[in-house]
Amino acid sequence: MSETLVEVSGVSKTVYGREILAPVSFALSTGEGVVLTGPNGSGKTTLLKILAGRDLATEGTIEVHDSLKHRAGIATVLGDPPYFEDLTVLEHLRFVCVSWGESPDTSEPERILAALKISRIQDSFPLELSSGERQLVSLAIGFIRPSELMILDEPEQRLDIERRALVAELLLDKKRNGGAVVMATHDPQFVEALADSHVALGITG
Ligand SMILES: Nc1ncnc2c1ncn2[C@@H]1O[C@H](COP(=O)(O)OP(=O)(O)OP(=O)(O)O)[C@@H](O)[C@H]1O
Repeated sequence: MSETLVEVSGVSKTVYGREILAPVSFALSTGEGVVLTGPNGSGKTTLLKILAGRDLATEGTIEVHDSLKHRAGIATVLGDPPYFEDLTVLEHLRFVCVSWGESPDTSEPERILAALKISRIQDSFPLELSSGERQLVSLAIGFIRPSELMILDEPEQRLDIERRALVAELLLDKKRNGGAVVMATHDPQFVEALADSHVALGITG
């Protein structure tokens, strides 16, 4: 049975008198995807940061299920994560796995790299990768840790068509396994594939 994870009610943000996020409301349950769309500057990233606890709303409330109250339940892919200069892609993924309690011998890093078809870069350093490859590594880092809710900002950025389909498939898997997804995107295929609810933001100010 699905449970409500997040309830967003009338959340908005105003900075220096300018409304950068118009009031928005939606609810999200386990196994569901909410997809945010809207023109550049309509507040998608702002809303995702508020949901992730990285920014504050000016008005409105967000109720979250107890399982999300300690942040451990929430994985975010909001731009590049910080990278260690001297750790390879595989070492980053192992580091994240072990930090979340996996055995150091886990084969999860290899599995996620294969799922995204980037096994060949496992021994490269993230800061030396192409921008699309680095986007795939930041997605891999988001997918590899346990989470009940994934928050993603334009996961399609800089990805080729084949990789977009692989990412969509991993997100669908996440939902099939009871996880929830909130994502901003400009890609209609992601909306089609993943949205149980579609929230279209607009510019008012
Ligand atoms: N800290 C801030 N201070 C002032 N203005 C901000 C701040 N953060 C964001 N903005 C402004 O808020 C508006 C919404 O930004 P946001 O990044 O949320 O849009 P977006 O919908 O994600 O856009 P895009 O599709 O281009 O990624 C923009 O006009 C931006 O300049």
